Parts: sequence; C-alpha cells; structure tokens
Amino acid sequence: MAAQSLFDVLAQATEGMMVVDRSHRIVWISEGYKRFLPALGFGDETEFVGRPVEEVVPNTLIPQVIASGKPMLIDLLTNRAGTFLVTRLPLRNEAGEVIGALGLVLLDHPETTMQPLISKFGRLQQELDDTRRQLAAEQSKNRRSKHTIASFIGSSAPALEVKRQARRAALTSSTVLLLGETGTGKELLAHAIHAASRRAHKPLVSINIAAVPDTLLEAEFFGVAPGAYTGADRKGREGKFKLADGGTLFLDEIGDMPTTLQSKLLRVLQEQEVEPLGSNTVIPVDVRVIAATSRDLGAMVAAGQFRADLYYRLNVLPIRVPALRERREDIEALVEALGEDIARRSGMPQKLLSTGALDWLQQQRWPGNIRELRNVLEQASLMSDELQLNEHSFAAAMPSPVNADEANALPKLLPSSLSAIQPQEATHEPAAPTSGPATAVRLDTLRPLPERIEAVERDAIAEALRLTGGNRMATARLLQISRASLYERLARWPDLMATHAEGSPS
Ligand SMILES: Nc1ncnc2c1ncn2[C@@H]1O[C@H](COP(=O)(O)OP(=O)(O)OP(=O)(O)O)[C@@H](O)[C@H]1O
Repeated sequence: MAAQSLFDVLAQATEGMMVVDRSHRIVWISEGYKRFLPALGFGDETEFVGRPVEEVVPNTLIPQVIASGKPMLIDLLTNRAGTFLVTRLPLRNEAGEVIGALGLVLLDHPETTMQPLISKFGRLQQELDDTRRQLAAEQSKNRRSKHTIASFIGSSAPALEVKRQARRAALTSSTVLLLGETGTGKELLAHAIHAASRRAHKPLVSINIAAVPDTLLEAEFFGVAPGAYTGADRKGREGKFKLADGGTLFLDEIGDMPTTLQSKLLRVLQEQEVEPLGSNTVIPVDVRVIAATSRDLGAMVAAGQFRADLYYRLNVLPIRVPALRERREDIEALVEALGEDIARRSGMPQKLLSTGALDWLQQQRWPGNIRELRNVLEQASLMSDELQLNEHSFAAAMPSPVNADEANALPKLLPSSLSAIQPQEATHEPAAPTSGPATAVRLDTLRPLPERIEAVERDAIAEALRLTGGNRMATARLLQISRASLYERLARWPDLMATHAEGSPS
C-alpha cells in the first residue's frame, strides 16, 4: 500500500516515469511520459510499451541498472528527444532480487534551469569527442610510417640520387645497407623505404645495436623461450625478428655488433628462421632487413672486426647517404622544413632568415649533419627574440664555428687544446715568457700528461654534446667510443652532464 502511494507520488511529482521489467521490456509509462513519445518517434503508447527500453530510448542506461542492481540517482540523458535530467532505480522483490527498474524524468528542459551544469556537461562531451578524434587520428598516423621518401628533404644531385636508390630498394625485399655519417638521415630513410614497400602495412621494428648491452643482444634479437630463465623473462619473450615478421627490421649501428653474434645473425639472414634462447625449436620468419652504420664496415672487415661473409650478406643494396657538406645547396630547403617543424612543436612563430644567415649556415662544415643543423636552428630560434635570425644569432648558438676551408684542414672535432698539442709536441724548447698562442702551448705542454689528456677528452665530449644537442648515442658515435665509456666520462664531469641534458629533438 505504502509502495503504491510512493509510486503515485513519484509519477505525479516528476515530468515522466516508466517501469521496465527484468528483461528490459517497458511495462508501463506515466501520463507525463506520453508527452515525449512524438519526439522519440512514436505515435502512441501501444507502439512504445512492450518494447525493450534500449530499442526505443536511445542512450538509456536502464539495462545497466538492472544488471548491476545499483541506482543512478542523477544523470543527464541526451537523445533525439532532447536532454533530460533523469533518475534510474532498480526494483526488487521481497527476496531482494532485481525484477526491473524505474526510470524517472526529473526535468525535461534542464538547459533552462540548470544552465551551468548543462554547459559544463556539453563542454566535457565536446572535449571527449575531440580527444577521441585526435586519438584516432594519432593512432592511424602511428600505424602509417613516420616518414616517406618525400620527407627526405633535398633536391641536390646527391639527395635525388639517394631518393632514387631508396625508391628502387622499396620495390624489393633485399637487404639494404645505409652508410653515412651520424645525423645524415639514415633512420629517416629506413622508415621511408619501409613505408614505400609492400610491407608497409606490417611493422617496422628498430633495434639500435650500440644501445643494447652485448649480453642482452641475443635475447633481444631472437627472443627467449618460456621457462628458459627465472625473473622477468620467465614467461618468455618474443625477439625483434619475430616482432618484425612480415615487415622490416631496422638494425641501426650494425658496425657495433659483437663478433660472437655476427655469425648467428648471418645464419638467421640466410635461413630466415630464429631459435629463441633456451628452446630447441626454430621459428620461421619473413623479415626484410635494413641495416645502417656510420662506421667504415669495409675497413672493419679488413681489420678483422667484422665478418666478411656478414658484410657481403648485408651489402646487397648499399646506399651511401651524403654528408650535409656534400649538398650545401639543400640547406635552404632543409632550414625551411626544419624551421617549420621547430615552430610547430614549440608553438612559436617560424623565424625568418637573413641572406647573411643563410650564407653563414652554408659555410659551416656540419660534422653532426642535419641533426646538428636542426639543433643550431632550434637554439638560435629560442635564444633570439627577433623574428629574423641573422648570422650573429647562429654564431651565438654555435660558439666555435669552423668554416669549410678550416674544416678540410682539421678534423672539426679536435678541440683547440688538441690541435695545439699536435704541432708543438715535438718542440722541447723551454717555456719562454712571450705572449700569444705559442706561450699558451708551451705552458700547456708543461702540464702533466694525464691532466692534458683529461682536458682534451673533456673538450671533445663537450663539443660533441653540443653538436648533437646532448644526444648521448650520437655523441658516442661521433667520438667513436662506446656509450658506456661516454657515461663513465660524463660521471666525472657532472657539470657537462647538467649542461647537456639527454634528449635531442630528433
Ligand atoms: N633529408 C632530410 N630531410 C629532413 N630531415 C632530415 C633529413 N635527414 C635527416 N633529417 C632529420 O635529421 C635528424 C637525424 O636524422 P636520422 O636520425 O635519420 O640520422 P641518422 O643518419 O640515422 O643518424 P645516426 O647515425 O646518428 O643514428 C632527424 O631529426 C631527421 O628527421
């Protein structure tokens, strides 16, 4: 009786009410509810009652209330009939079992009486939709490769030749060997070749051999069988070859491959099958390999540091990626493209370049190639408040510029202290109280050798960190030392570590 009167009170006090049974079927609607039927697309009650609620009231959550047995005391329901403030309550029998639900419309025009809440809801809904769209766009972008052959900027003869070779390589599944200095765009080309190949819809998996400790490389390449190890690898792990199945495996810094693993890699390349560590079964794989190195592999073969048979197996389609100084005419287009990217990422307007600035950029030697050009552009843009950058803006961002002529005479990376040592080291004259560079050199030679070596190393590392924008991997490569020995030295000079925090924009 009490329940009946509560029911009547609710039906009258609200704008509309419906009762739904356990199987979601609408069994009753109040007089008030009938007003909403035309907006929901129904002529009269008989077409509506008896139907499953989710079929006739879009976006309703009544089925969830029946499933969970938990009330929804207040919610906004939006569908083609409008936006409503609603309450949903489960109905239970005496045994406490859910036998259906009550749906109450508290307000049918909440937008007039609950403006702040409704507009907040609208805003959040809009943000949610935008984020979902962005995420979907991002995901589809990530599935596509980061780079295409057209993203390799440049129309000089050497750049066009590289692109021609890359397009040709994309037509086949043969192994590609990308050879070139650090920062010339080898990784970009590997992505581009994959994206232009028939494997583009399959993964491109990269492994930087120099970045993985030798002891872990084998597991990284070939995977680990379940139960082979305890700890993190107990469940087994797929190797990069398996992950790249059907697609492309990019082996960056192949010159750093330990000799013990070289023969195993050769076997996998020949047989196209891998044997995970701790297993005695082989797994067939279909992988296209693109390898890259900034080292002279031919010389490494001659020195016995790289297996000749692996070298020949990799050297099927060699592509030499030119250094930036071999294609200075591309600097203008590169500056334009890199500047656009820097502006987009930083949210600041793109800076213009004076003619003097462009000339200046074209005269540099760029041992760190495009990565270095990008870093210098970025630093100059951040350091200057002017919209136009001139040669002084760049000189400030690149404190010890070396022009092309000087550079040809002297390896750029040798810092002044080292170049000072070389010619003077043979002279054993006593220090004379003269002024100028000669005095500095003689005083320098009087310092204990370990101290001088330390200073040379420190200068070289500082210079290389600057060139690579603090990128540890590229720094180690440029100096031809291992990453571990770079870190070991950096630990000695915490100030260097702090000035060049890890993280290159590339
Ligand atoms: N031709 C190019 N056009 C536009 N950007 C380029 C070009 N070449 C390289 N870059 C950019 O320069 C940076 C360095 O390129 P990438 O990492 O491909 O060089 P890399 O030769 O693989 O270097 P490393 O040997 O040090 O790994 C990246 O930000 C890349 O996008």
